[in-house]
Formats: sequence, structure tokens, C-alpha cells
Amino acid sequence: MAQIFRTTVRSFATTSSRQNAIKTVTVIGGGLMGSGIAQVAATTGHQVVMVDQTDDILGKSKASIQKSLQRVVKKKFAEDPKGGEQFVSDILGRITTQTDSNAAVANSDLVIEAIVENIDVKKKLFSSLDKAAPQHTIFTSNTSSLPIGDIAVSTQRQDRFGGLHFFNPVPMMKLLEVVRIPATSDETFNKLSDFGKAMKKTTVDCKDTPGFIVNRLLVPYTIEAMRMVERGDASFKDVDTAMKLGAGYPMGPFELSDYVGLDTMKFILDGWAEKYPENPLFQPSALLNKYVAEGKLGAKSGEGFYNYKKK
Ligand SMILES: CCCCCCCC(=O)CC(=O)SCCNC(=O)CCNC(=O)[C@H](O)C(C)(C)COP(=O)(O)OP(=O)(O)OC[C@H]1O[C@@H](n2cnc3c(N)ncnc32)[C@H](O)[C@@H]1OP(=O)(O)O
Ligand SMILES: NC(=O)C1=CN([C@@H]2O[C@H](COP(=O)(O)OP(=O)(O)OC[C@H]3O[C@@H](n4cnc5c(N)ncnc54)[C@H](O)[C@@H]3O)[C@@H](O)[C@H]2O)C=CC1
Repeated sequence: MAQIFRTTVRSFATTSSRQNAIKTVTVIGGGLMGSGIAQVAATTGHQVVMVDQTDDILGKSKASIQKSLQRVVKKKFAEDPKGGEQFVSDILGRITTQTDSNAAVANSDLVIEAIVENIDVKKKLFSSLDKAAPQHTIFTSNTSSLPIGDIAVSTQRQDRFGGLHFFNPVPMMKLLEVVRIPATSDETFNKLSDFGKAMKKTTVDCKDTPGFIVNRLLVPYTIEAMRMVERGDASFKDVDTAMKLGAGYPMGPFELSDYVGLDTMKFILDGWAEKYPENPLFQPSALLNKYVAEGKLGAKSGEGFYNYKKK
């Protein structure tokens, strides 16, 4: 019995010291995903530095975090407005902002990159961070579709490199895909999984395959919905209604595309079409290209398949 107790305590201590391994987090990119990741990391007690290109963008990121926290407070602190105010100010107090990414990683245990879905821009960023960050700092990308291994080669720390793929909206979606490349050490992978659990997410282990688990299934499904409309088989609104009421999805594929961002969808599909030209599931969509060319990027630009502008 004592032996079992000692073993349990030891394994708890190991997990717990691993969970404590990551205290300070730098989130690079304060857009849709980065602001959500920063919010949840700060809510779960981590010190967060959020980085973006300008103070103006960072101001908007903080405002969107505040708005999201108000939604949480409305439910969680319905009977305790003072407690709600304290909750918000404690969380916001754990988030600082920076426009210089090299300076932002100086005291960081973990970097989570959530910038534009472009391999060259991501590689340039990581190559520079590699020289600025302490040796122990683990680097991760939140990329939806790029191979983690292709990004990691820009650094000299591939054993401390992995993927943390969050889902939108980060405060609501319970899943976190933890991605390892062949060079990722067990220690790094365990720390990343423990960090995900400390963020109160359910983690799944993924190999560095296109789209990991969720997007490998979700992207072809969504693009096939677009092809269905291109063929004139159904209207996009009917496809959405059908998938919500007939398959139980919370959003139809067109609502979800607008929510994710049509530009992000296009970055993903174009990248896969170029890298895997033989795969018919990854061919470009004329309908998607048309919306992006017209600047209709979805909810974030005020219009996509649906109109989000206040009348
Ligand atoms: C396109 C395919 C390819 C994509 C490839 C790139 C993308 C990726 O790499 C990976 C992805 O993220 S894929 C996207 C995954 N996300 C989804 O599938 C979201 C599906 N939608 C939902 O779950 C709900 O509609 C949702 C939870 C969003 C909203 O719920 P409802 O529909 O019930 O609507 P609401 O009434 O507005 O919300 C209900 C309550 O939820 C809370 N809430 C929602 N958003 C929040 C947020 N941002 N922050 C904090 N709380 C939030 C909120 O409590 C709300 O209650 P109230 O505010 O009181 O109304
Ligand atoms: N939109 C979605 O639903 C999801 C997106 N992702 C991935 O997350 C990443 C970010 O996507 P979103 O947040 O949707 O994009 P977004 O366009 O909302 O935000 C990107 C932010 O990065 C900033 N940025 C660009 N280059 C930068 C640099 N060099 N240094 C600092 N900041 C820089 C931009 O100013 C912008 O604020 C992408 O890799 C995307 O594939 C992952 C899961 C879901």
C-alpha cells in the first residue's frame, strides 16, 4: 500500500513539476487565434506577453479579450458583479503587450506563434527568435495546415519544437492538438501536453501530417460543400441548414468558413494544392477564390458568404 502511495505521489510530483514547467508564455500574433490563446493562457494563471505588429492592433486584441471575458463573466459571476470585475482585471493584469518579438521572448518558457499562414513569414520569425530566446524556451506553431517540420528547420532547436493547434473560438473549444515532429524530444512533447491540460484543454497526440486530425477531415468536407454550390446542386444557405439539422453540426460549412476567415481557408487550400497536386481533395475552389478576390473574407471583414455589417 505504502509502495503504491509512494509511486502515486512520485508520478503526481513528476506531472505536477512538468505542469509547472511552463509559467511564462509569449503569444505572437494577436488576431483571432492569438488573442484567444492569450486569454485562456492568462485565465489559467500563466504570465502572457502578446506580440503583434503595431500597438493599434494590440489595442484591438486586448479589447476583444475584454469582450470575450465579459461574456464569461455574465454567466459565471451573474450574482457577483464585483467578483466578476476582479476576475477580468486579474486576467488582463497577466497579459502585457509588445511589438518587438525578440524582446518579448527574453523570459519566455514557451512561444506560441499565431501569425499569418505563410511559411516564409513564419520561418523568418522563428529564425530570428531562435537567436533571441533562452536555451530552454520551447517553440510552437498554431498553424492550421503547414508542416511543423518545415517551420522548425529555421531553428537550431528542433528537439524543443512542436505544434499546438487550438480551435476557434479558443475560450469555448475544448480540443488541443499537440503535434510532434520526429526531432521533438519526449521531454518537450510531455511539457506541451501538460501545458495543454493546465489550460484545461483535452489534448490529442498528432503526427506532423497535413491538417493533423481535425483539418484533414474538415477542410475536404468544407471544400466539397463549396463545389456542391459551384455545381449548382444546392444553395449555400440550404447546405448550412442541412448540415446543422441533418448532421448536428453547430455551424454549417459556409458559416464556419466565414467564422474561420476565407483568406485563411484559401491559404490552406492553395498551400496543399501546390504541395500535394495529385490529391483531388485539395484542388482550389473557384467560389472561394472569387470571395477572397472581392475582399469578402468572412465575419472579420464584415462580409463573406453572409453579411455581418450592422444595418
Ligand atoms: C472551415 C474548415 C477549415 C478550417 C481550417 C482552419 C481552422 C482551424 O485550423 C481549426 C479550427 O478552428 S476549425 C473551427 C472549429 N470551430 C468550430 O467548429 C465552431 C463551431 N461553432 C460552435 O461550436 C458554436 O457555434 C460557438 C461555440 C462558436 C458559438 O455558440 P453558439 O452557436 O451557441 O452561439 P452563441 O450564442 O454566440 O454562443 C453561446 C455561448 O458561447 C459563449 N461564447 C461564444 N463565443 C465566445 C467567445 N469568443 N468567448 C467567450 N465566450 C464565448 C458565450 O458564453 C455564449 O453565451 P452568451 O454570450 O451568453 O450568448
Ligand atoms: N482562423 C482560425 O479559425 C484558425 C487559425 N489558425 C492558424 O492560426 C494562425 C493565425 O490565424 P488567425 O488568428 O486566424 O489570423 P489573423 O489574421 O486573425 O491574425 C494574425 C495576426 O498576426 C499578426 N502578424 C502577422 N505577421 C506578424 C509578425 N511577423 N509578427 C507579429 N505579428 C504578426 C497580424 O497583424 C494579425 O494580427 C494561422 O497560422 C492560422 O492558420 C489555427 C486554428 C484556427
